[in-house]
Amino acid sequence: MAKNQLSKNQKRRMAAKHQQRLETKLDDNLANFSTPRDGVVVSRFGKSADVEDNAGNIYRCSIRRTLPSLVTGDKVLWRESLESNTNGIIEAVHPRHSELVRPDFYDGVKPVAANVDQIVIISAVLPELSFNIIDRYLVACEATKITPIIVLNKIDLLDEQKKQEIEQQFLIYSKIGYQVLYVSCQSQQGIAPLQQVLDGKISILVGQSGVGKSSIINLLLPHDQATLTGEVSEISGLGQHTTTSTRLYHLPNGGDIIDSPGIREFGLWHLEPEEVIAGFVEFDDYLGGCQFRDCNHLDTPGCLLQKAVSDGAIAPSRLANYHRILQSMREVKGKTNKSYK
Ligand SMILES: Nc1nc2c(ncn2[C@@H]2O[C@H](COP(=O)(O)OP(=O)(O)OP(=O)(O)O)[C@@H](O)[C@H]2O)c(=O)[nH]1
Ligand SMILES: [Zn+2]
Repeated sequence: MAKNQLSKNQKRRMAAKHQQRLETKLDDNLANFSTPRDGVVVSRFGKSADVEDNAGNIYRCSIRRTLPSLVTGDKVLWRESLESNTNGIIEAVHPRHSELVRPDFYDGVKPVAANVDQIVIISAVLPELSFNIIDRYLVACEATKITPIIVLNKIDLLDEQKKQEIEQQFLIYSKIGYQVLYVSCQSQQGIAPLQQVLDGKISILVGQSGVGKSSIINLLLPHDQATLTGEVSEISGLGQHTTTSTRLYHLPNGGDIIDSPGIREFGLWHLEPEEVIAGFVEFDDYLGGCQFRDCNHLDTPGCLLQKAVSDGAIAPSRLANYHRILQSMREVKGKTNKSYK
């Protein structure tokens, strides 16, 4: 065991030394690089990243050892190689205003995208409309403090009566302050208002498999970008496939979409119970007011949340989904039935 550990450390030291040698070489050769300028990481591939400059040119850049967690969306200072006009080196990263993470088996959480302004939660009646899943996404969004936008796709599949019924259900969300949009990739209904919401912002689309994320992205992006993606991932030669890498695309009217297959169905198991309840924004007014401090908001007497449900101030489905999410987290973590505030 100890022997193993030692050899692991040795390996790590050797790798670090190797990187240091490379960087020293780089420093010696800085004459071969331009002065630093601003850029955005549009994609990250292992030890290198694609950086876009202000003119829209893309450079494959190596990354300084001091910047290990660089991700798509990071704003960086980089130098262009004067020997090849498609390469460069990233020198520094600007502070992030937001960070999207996904649970990682080894590190707890791992950043996948930076500087995202809004998370677009896509749902659809086909394969299945689930408000529990929407609530799970909302909890994850609230934990990142990135604004969620709720989108119901495939409204072409609804007749007038069904549409009204569903709009009624979605009122729960507009009442508590979320923006809800109805769209169809098939009929293109609602696509223009969606575009307006995305204009000038950096957005990321999440949702279950089959709800239409790729269809929406394809509708929103100019055609040349979709083809460009294929080319870039092919020439990278790093075994990266477009469907597994996180990539930033430009919208025609300004703003970007980050497509991240790794985050499309992001999980919650890295969150604490306190973060789950904080993800139900309309509960906030009542928290701390229950008769018992350790109220489980389920069957404890004098519960303000349950009272709010019976008074019609909180939707019953939201309190039920809160409990379902906690329950599923307990199952995943194998936790015992401790009381959650
Ligand atoms: N009727 C109808 N079908 C749609 C609409 N949008 C997408 N679809 C269909 O739904 C299916 C799934 O769409 P995708 O865009 O691949 O869904 P996705 O969310 O990207 O799925 P994953 O890649 O598995 O995550 C495809 O057969 C689409 O043609 C829509 O507005 N109306
Ligand atoms: Zn309570």
